[in-house]
Amino acid sequence: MSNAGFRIFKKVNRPDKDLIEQFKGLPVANIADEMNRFSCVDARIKRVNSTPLLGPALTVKARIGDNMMFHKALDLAQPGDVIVVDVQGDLVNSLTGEIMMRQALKKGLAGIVIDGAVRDVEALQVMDMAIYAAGVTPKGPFKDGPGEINVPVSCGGVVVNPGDILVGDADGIVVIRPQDAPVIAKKARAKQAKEQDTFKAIEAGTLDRSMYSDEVFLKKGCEIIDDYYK
Ligand SMILES: O=C([O-])CC(=O)C(=O)O
Ligand SMILES: [Mg+2]
Repeated sequence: MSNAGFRIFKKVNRPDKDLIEQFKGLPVANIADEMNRFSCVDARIKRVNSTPLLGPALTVKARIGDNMMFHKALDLAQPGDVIVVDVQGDLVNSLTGEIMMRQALKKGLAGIVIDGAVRDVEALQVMDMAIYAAGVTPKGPFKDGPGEINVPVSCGGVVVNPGDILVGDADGIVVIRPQDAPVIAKKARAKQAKEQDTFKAIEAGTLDRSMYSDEVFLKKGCEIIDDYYK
């Protein structure tokens, strides 16, 4: 363990499948709200296709422009894993493309998240495996290393530890520590149900808007003027 920057930890402490499944179908926004609006990968990282993302992280810290460690991670990954690649947001070289992603799909991985670029994007767009990236460029990667596998990484401004649960939809991705997951899943499920009630109240015209009454604004010191802006 003395070669920081060029080392591979082969083992990942993956959470139980039952725990991961508790997040299935939950909107990422509802989950993030129940994490006090933290822990979301930033908006630079967008989905390449519409396959939902759900699974435990296998992490890669890649050298900029180099995907040797990412290739090794493909071999270490197990079905259902999400490979998270930290390449510090670099968009000069793509770190993956159709050949690698076909291998990931064949292995039954749940998805790939790259804080960096991809290529062969038309093939990735129709793949039945979640892929998220910060950009697209045809300029390919080198394969020399160094880098690390299964250490904490940074992805879209969020720390991702090996084994953390990633949930992604059209809005983006949220990262959950497994020890926090049971409570968050329960709260997010309740939040989702509450939003359904809100939608019904909107349709019925019965939604309570009293928290936006003039009185509330006046109490905050807001000036309310019954005239045109001149
Ligand atoms: O050359 C690479 O390693 C990336 C790539 O385009 C592919 O996997 O198809
Ligand atoms: Mg390619």
